[in-house]
Amino acid sequence: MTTRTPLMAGNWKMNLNHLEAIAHVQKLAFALADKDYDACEVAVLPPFTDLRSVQTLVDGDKLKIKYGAQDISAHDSGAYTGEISGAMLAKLKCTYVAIGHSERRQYHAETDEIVNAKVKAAHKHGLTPILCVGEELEVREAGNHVTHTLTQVEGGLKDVPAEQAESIVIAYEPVWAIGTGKVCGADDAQEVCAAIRGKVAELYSQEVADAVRIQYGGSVKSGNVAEIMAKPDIDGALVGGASLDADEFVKIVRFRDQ
Ligand SMILES: O=C(CO)COP(=O)(O)O
Repeated sequence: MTTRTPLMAGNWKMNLNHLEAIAHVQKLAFALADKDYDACEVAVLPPFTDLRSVQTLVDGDKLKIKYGAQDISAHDSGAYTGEISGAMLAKLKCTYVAIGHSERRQYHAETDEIVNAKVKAAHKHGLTPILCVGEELEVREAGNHVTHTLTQVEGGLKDVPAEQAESIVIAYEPVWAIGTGKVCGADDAQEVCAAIRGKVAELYSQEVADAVRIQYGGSVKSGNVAEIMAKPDIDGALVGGASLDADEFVKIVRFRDQ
């Protein structure tokens, strides 16, 4: 079986300006600088306006922290006011891009078709998508959370070839657990993450399913991360609020030390 390196990623959402971003990444780098702390891959997803500053810092100090964007345009270039292309993100040496976050689905009407086009745009420019999926509260209460989430996985990966799918990261983020303090129980999160891996195996192969990293996101904190990470199909966390506090995010990254 493939060994999957956990990916701990901080989704800053619309927080921290470029000056705050520099201070924050410096703090993370300092706190994670002990010799080869590579039990986890660590990434930050700052707002677009911070990316150049983060790139300069990471490049200049040869930091191991990776970074990426919170969204990408489905288009390559042209008359799309306000959009940021994959080529632009690649030029800033982004590794990751979050796609289909529930806040984009909810506030920007992103459908599975749009999400799928963005996944393809990311691949085209050598970026690794973090494909975000997850159900709203009503869907969970109706017991349809697995079906709902798998439909989003299938939609997001439509016509994505196996060699691209195996490097993808899928983040299971139940909408009702985001920013609410209501963490999804570790067993409940594992149920959906295992089903996602099963779906990837069905769409591609067991080999691809074993390679794909699946994160959990939704009110992850230093106090609950170890329990979540102990689950066999959970390969990391996508952290919102708690990633804005550098000390807390470092504790999350060092979940094994707790
Ligand atoms: O949406 C999230 C990460 O993408 C999770 O946010 P919180 O960690 O603030 O619940």
